[in-house]
Amino acid sequence: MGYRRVVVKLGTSVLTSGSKKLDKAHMVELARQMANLMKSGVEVVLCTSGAIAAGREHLQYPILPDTMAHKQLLAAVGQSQLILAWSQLFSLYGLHVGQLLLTRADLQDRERYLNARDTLNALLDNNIIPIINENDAVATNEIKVGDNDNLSARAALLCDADLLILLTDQKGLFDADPRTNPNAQLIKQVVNIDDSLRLLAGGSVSGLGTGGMATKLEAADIARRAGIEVVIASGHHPDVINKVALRESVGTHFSAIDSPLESRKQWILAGPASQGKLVVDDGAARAVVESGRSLLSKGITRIEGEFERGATILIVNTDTRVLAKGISRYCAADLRKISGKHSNEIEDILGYDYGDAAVHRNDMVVLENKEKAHVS
Ligand SMILES: Nc1ncnc2c1ncn2[C@@H]1O[C@H](COP(=O)(O)OP(=O)(O)O)[C@@H](O)[C@H]1O
Ligand SMILES: N[C@@H](CCC(=O)OP(=O)(O)O)C(=O)O
Repeated sequence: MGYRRVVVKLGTSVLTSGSKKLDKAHMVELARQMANLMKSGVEVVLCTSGAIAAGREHLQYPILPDTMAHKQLLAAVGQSQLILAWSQLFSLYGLHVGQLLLTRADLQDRERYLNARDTLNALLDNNIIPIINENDAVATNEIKVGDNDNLSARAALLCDADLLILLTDQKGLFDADPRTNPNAQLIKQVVNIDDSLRLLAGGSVSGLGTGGMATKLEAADIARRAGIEVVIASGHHPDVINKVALRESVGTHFSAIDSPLESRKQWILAGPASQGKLVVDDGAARAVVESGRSLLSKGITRIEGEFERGATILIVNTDTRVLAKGISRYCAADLRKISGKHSNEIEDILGYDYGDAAVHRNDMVVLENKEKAHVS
């Protein structure tokens, strides 16, 4: 069956073709491919990087202090150039574009998340290509998603896409960074993402991109848990977008998991940043990961961070391995009072009781995989 809605993420490495300026000749080719896909009835959302590179180019490579404010200056100048370029290029194919600049805060709050979703749907319903980037000009480190791989995965969840294509300067995910290891082999198919796979994915060394393969794997993991297939491929492979959409074997394909998360759990996974950690003992770890149970106060051994009731937290085991992400029913201060205690003692200790679970299984996404990795 064909794909219905596709998010295409273009890294700086693709948009500049490894140079210091936007490669407009290549951008027009990518716009052609996306327009072609739209014409064939597949809806396309573009997540574009390149604002900072475009800002540098437009200001003719100024020597600026390496501060947040100056990066934001470059992004502010560059984003307008970038969207202007995309708008002109898509207009060659008779298509309009609409710009969405997002920060983590827009995804964190469920209402704002749903508003952004409505805008995306409205644009697509009207045959307008949504173009997404992080709102770098106003986002500080604390409120940033931080890289467009993760942002594109969140966009894919937001618009209920069925395919996420991450285009970069390599043919896909290799078993080592091909820049430093000439014998590195392309991994064509991934059915599970685990620590052994994460070890293969390095950062960005080109000085152009943010995050390298490590953030692409994070993005792939988020998307596939929501039932979205992911392909990492080269943005310079001929007709790559259409080939991937036609399920031709290009790059690295990540299967979606069979039983995707329901919408609220997708939001827990992709929206809010975690504000603290609950360290749990082995019994609780098994209950959460293997049996899909709620986390009870009894199994919590330590609470890290200060947070309110309703905050998003990570559940980690004693080796600090992340097991799950969820919403805490109690604030950090009260959790410290009831950790290690039986549920039936909670009311006596706190004088109130929000139920047995510190994190209810309905408010939790288990991240630790039970299956073994399988790559081929
Ligand atoms: N296992 C790997 N396979 C392929 N590329 C890798 C791997 N580990 C690290 N990389 C690096 O990831 C880079 C691509 O990511 P990045 O520089 O962030 O580009 P983009 O701008 O496309 O996001 C490659 O140029 C490569 O050096
Ligand atoms: N938002 C930034 C890009 C951040 C980013 O993740 O870059 P990349 O790794 O090239 O996809 C920009 O527009 O310059």
